[in-house]
Amino acid sequence: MARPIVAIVGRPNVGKSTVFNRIIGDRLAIVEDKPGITRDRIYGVGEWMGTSFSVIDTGGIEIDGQDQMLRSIRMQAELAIEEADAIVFMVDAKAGMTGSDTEVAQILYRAQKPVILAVNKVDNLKRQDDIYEFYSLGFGDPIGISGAHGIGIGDLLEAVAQKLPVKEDEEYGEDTIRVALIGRPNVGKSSLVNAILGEERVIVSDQAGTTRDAIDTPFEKDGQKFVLIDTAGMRKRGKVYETTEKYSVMRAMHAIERADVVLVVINGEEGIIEQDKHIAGYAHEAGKASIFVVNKWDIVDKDDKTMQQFTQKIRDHFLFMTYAPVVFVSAKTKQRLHKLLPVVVEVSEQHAMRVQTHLLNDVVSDAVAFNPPPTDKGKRLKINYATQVSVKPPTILLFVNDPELMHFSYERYLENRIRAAFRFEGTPIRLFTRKKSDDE
Ligand SMILES: Nc1nc2c(ncn2[C@@H]2O[C@H](COP(=O)(O)OP(=O)(O)OP(=O)(O)O)[C@@H](O)[C@H]2O)c(=O)[nH]1
Ligand SMILES: Nc1nc2c(ncn2[C@@H]2O[C@H](COP(=O)(O)OP(=O)(O)OP(=O)(O)O)[C@@H](O)[C@H]2O)c(=O)[nH]1
Repeated sequence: MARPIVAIVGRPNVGKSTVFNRIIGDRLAIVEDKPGITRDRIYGVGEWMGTSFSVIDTGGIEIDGQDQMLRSIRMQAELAIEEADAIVFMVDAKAGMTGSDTEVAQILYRAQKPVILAVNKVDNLKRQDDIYEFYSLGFGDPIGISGAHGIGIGDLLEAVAQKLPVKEDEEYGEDTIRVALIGRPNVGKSSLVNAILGEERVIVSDQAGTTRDAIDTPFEKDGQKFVLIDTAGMRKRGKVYETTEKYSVMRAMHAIERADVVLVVINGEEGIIEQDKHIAGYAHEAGKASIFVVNKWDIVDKDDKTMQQFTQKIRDHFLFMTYAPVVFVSAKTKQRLHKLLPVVVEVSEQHAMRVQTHLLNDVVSDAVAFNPPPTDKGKRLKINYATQVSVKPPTILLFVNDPELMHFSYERYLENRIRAAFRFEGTPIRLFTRKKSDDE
């Protein structure tokens, strides 16, 4: 199911990053345990009473030139309107209402999306009165919060969760594989789309699917239905903010949420940079199947080891995604391109794969027998039972004596053993532990 996207918008210095960090707070700690995902986050997952959503702090998108600040704010607001499902509009109780706030409000009036007005820096009760002047912005009851002190964050999340639209069901059936191409500007995403659609035996459907303003491209090859998600977004060009990282990530988030399989496109000529990691990290966290597609392979100087070396480089950079296969292609010459769709089909099957409970339990017991969990303060983890509770991504629940005793490294070990037995190629696996109650 597609996770809704919430954007935080507001002029500089109102405390967007502070509040963003609060919202994704404890989740951050879990993710940061994993090597390879950087500290400098631009999105995170927030949760309120079982509703989870992706949050992006639009702050820091900056452009040069005259009226730089104003233009940057405008751009952030427009980006949020285009890409988010709900918008948190943040203002500053200490500074009071400013012209820039009104400016942002003007843009947000046009949004056909819920806007939640958060008044930050309400650090104490005395400040509570300062929120009233913001009623005049016309977004209903302002919510007083303090990012610095962690006050009112629950109220804010509740308001967000309440106003989030229920995501409509996708219009494609289970027999259609939904594919998103993501990657930095200029890696060749549009060229790849055209190259895939131009391949032999590919039949492009006349009727493009439409979900909101996204244009998808459905097609069939050898009897298998596919749809390339949000290919229209790639054609929107020429805007100043195209090149900023937050913009590309935010565009990608949407497509990723709707996809089954994500093609993480990398420029074979330039290699891997930090930005590639942010985008791939999002696909991983969203629980999607992924494939690294190294494009522009035609212009890479290569010998018989180049492919292996590049694969190793990908493994080193994306430590958290060792499951994702690597495919080398050229959109320009169509070299090796025919190898891509079969891999898409393969990982999509693995993403949806369900393993039988008794087989899973055999694998887990063998893993435990071979390498028993370490003891922690005299107590040892005991795994009673394992079962796969869902697919896309495969999610496995382990009933244990005490979930606190499950450590990251042991979880990794179990994951590796499960993969060795069942493969789950191209897909993340989620392992959850639950305390086995006495009557179970
Ligand atoms: N008193 C008070 N200060 C806060 C609060 N939240 C943030 N601040 C301070 O406000 C300043 C700006 O905070 P940031 O989170 O960087 O603001 P921002 O909106 O992300 O700024 P940009 O990245 O420039 O858009 C920092 O000095 C914070 O310490 C709060 O709740 N109360
Ligand atoms: N040599 C070579 N050039 C390529 C290949 N694929 C794309 N290009 C070139 O790379 C440039 C960028 O390609 P696009 O397909 O526009 O890249 P994009 O990722 O869609 O770019 P944005 O829309 O900016 O995100 C163009 O000049 C393409 O002709 C390839 O396989 N080999």
